[in-house]
This record gives sequence, structure tokens and C-alpha cells, in this order.
Amino acid sequence: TKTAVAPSNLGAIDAAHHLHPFSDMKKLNAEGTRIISRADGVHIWDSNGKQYLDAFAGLWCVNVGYGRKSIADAAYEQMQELPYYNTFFGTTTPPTTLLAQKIASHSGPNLNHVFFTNSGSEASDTWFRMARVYWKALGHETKTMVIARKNAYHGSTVAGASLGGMKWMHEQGNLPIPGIVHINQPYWYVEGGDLTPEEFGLKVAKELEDKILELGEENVAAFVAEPIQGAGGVIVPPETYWPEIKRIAAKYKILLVSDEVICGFGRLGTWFGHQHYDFEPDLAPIAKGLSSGYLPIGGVLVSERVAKVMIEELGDFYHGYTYSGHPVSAAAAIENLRIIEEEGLVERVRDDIGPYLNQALLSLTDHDLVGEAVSVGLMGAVQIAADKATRRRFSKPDDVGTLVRNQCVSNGVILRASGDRMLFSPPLIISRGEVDQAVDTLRKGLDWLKDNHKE
Ligand SMILES: Cc1ncc(COP(=O)(O)O)c(CNc2cccc(C(=O)O)c2)c1O
Repeated sequence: TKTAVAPSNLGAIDAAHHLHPFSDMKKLNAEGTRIISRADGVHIWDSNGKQYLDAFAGLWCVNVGYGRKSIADAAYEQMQELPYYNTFFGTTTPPTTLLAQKIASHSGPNLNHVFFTNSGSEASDTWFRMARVYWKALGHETKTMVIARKNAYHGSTVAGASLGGMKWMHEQGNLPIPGIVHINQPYWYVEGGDLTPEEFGLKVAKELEDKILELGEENVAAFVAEPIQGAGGVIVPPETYWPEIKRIAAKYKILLVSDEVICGFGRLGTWFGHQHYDFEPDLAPIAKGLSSGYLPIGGVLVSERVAKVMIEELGDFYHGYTYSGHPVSAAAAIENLRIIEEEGLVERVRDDIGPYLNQALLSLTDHDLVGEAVSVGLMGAVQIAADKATRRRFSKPDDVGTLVRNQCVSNGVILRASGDRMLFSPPLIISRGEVDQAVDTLRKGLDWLKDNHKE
């Protein structure tokens, strides 16, 4: 394969012209940016030719792995045929409509309609407005408040960042916007205290009911949650959590929103994360694995309950994007989903490689610095502990996570650190041997931390 030739001074050019997301640019320009120039399967290569096992699938998204020529061909064919047309003013394009049908074949029969966006953040803003519009169309225009969770991540648009529960994001831009409140997250390891996980799961889920009663059911539009919080640290909820959320959501007239941007498209061993946790949402943002990151595309899955009102009662929904349902992105996404179907990747995650990752991560719990290891499907986390007996953390969680991540990267494995949790989210095609390589490399990183970081 052709290796894109990066000029030797690309780093300097990058420093001169490119502002990166979520980056301390002064630090980055001092350290220099790593130029990733090629990828295939589960591997990426930087411009120095160094190979990495990408155990994070880009940003949780390259579900089918890199180098899928059939996706490139599908995009190429479509781009030659029809490079762009919009879905406003009564038009659609074949790939857009056929993609909606293919998604619905896995998310239906309840989530049977799709509204397309370019990203997960735009999907957050889309369902946020849909929820309010839905209740107003039914005559409940005071139902505008949305309940979300601390340490959740729902994107970087104004509503997305406000729905997210990361206070350091809120401080940039005077967020959250009014109308959004946050309840606690089901992070037993750090916030569970002396409760068992089961007791804690019930307690923290019940906060939803308390919050609805505090705000007044007549004022609440929706509750949003990721089946498993991703960027927040792969916070796998206790078994008791989702059944209790499901009970509360059924008891009160609020919309239940499942953020499937990470948990969708096979990540948990089901097509969507809500299917793993056996609940039916009214709205569900999607992105990432929809196209495996080959082209930007996102959307919102809309339940019959909401779609019926939007179709029968609403009239115009004054919302949408120039590229909503972009035909080339849609064509790539169709081929991506076909690969997932044809290769049985969802079932592979559920029955083979997901359980394999789980036992591999659990084998780390014998390490002095590992407080817990959790995973569902191919979404996992290893919690670093300063003292595992008391669950005491190192004083600077972000620093230890970064130190261990840097060790892993220099040993050829890309992992994500979220605070002091080391996160796995590899392509769904990763082999058992590659899982072993990633876990062994993490173990080496933890050994290094033990020898070099005393507290
Ligand atoms: C649950 C969830 N919802 C919405 C978004 C926003 O999607 P877009 O980025 O396409 O607008 C996300 C995105 N998640 C995301 C994006 C970038 C980096 C990281 C990280 O964990 O470092 C995570 C996400 O994880």
C-alpha cells in the first residue's frame, strides 16, 4: 500500500497552523505531534515507520479495523456517482435511505427511524431538541429539563458538553446551559464507599427518581445515559443499576435516552448497548462504529412513540445539517455494517473475543497496583490503585494514567487512560494473541509504575 509521504517538517507545519482538540497546544508543540500515516487491520504506523497495536480503535470507533478496501471502494463509487446531495426540501439519496433501513434492521422494531447527523455531538444536540419538541407537541411544554450524569461524555457542542458531566469542560464556556442537571454515576470503585456494588447500584439509580420528584415530573423531558460510560472511564454499572433505571423510567412520563455512540454497533457484543442491558430507549444517538470512522457520520435512533408524534403531530422539525445523511458517508456506513453482519463480528464479541478479553483483564487483578478490572464485550477498564486493600488511589490519578499510557505506547500498544483507569476498546477483529499482547504490555506498564512511582 502507498504510504502517504509526510514532508520531514510536517511537525513544524502542524505547530504553525493546527489547533488540536482536547490538547495543551503549548505542551504539544514543545513535545511535537506524532504523525500517524498508515494503518491496516488492528495496527497503525507513524511517520517514522513505528508500528502500534491500536487497542483503542482510533477513538473507540474503528470497529471493523483499518484497511477495508471495500469501504474505500464503496465511497469512491458513490463519490463518482453522486458526491453530495441533501435530504432537505423533499429529497433523499439511495444510500441515505438504504442506510436508515439497514440500521433499523438491527435497532428495530421500536427504534425504527433514523435522523442523520455528522457526529455524536450533533446527535446529542439533535435528540435534546427532539425531546423538548416532542413534549410540546403533546401539550406538555413545561417538560424541558434533562437529567444527565456526572462524568458522562456526550460531545463537545454546547448541548453535548452541557449534557456531559465533566466539570472541567463546563468551566470553558460557562456551561452547562440552563435546563440540564446531573445525578451521580454508578462508579462503585471510587464512590461506593462501604456499600456492596449491588447496594450502590440501586442507591445511585434511585437518584433519578429523587431528581424527577425534586424537579417535578411535569418539568422533566428526559434522562440520558451511556449504557457504559466510555470517556468517563468505562464505568461498568453494578448489575442492579439498569433494572432500577428501567423501572423508574417506566414509572414516570419521561423519555429514556441511551447514548450509543460508543456502545453501539457491536462494542458490547450486541448491536446496541441497550440490548445488552435489556432496556428500550425512546431516543439513541449513534456515530463512531456506524462507519468505523472511515467517514464522519452520526444520527439519532427514534422510537415509534416519538416518531409517531414527529410525523403525525409536529409538522416541520426546524433542525438538520447540510450533510445530514451525506451519500458518500452513508455508502461507506452501509458497507461497514455489511462487513459487521457478514463476518458475524457482533456474535464474535459476545461469544469469543469479549469473554477472552474479560479473562485476560481479570488476570491482571493479581497485580499490586490493580484495584479492579472490568469489561463487557470489547470495552474494558483496569483501575490503578495505590492501595488495593483500601481502594486508595494515587494522589494524582491523571498523572499515573498518563505515565502508564506512555509506557504502553513506547512498547507499541495504544491504550486510553481516563484518570487512573486504563481503557480498552480495540477493533472487533482483534485476535486473542493481540489481546494477550495488549494486556501483557499493560502489565509491563504497571510494573514500571510500581518500580518508578512511589507514594
Ligand atoms: C458517549 C458519547 N457521546 C457522544 C460523543 C460525541 O461524538 P463526536 O466526538 O463524534 O462528536 C462521544 C465521543 N467520544 C469521544 C470523542 C473523542 C475522544 C474521546 C475519548 O475518550 O478520548 C471520546 C461519546 O463517547
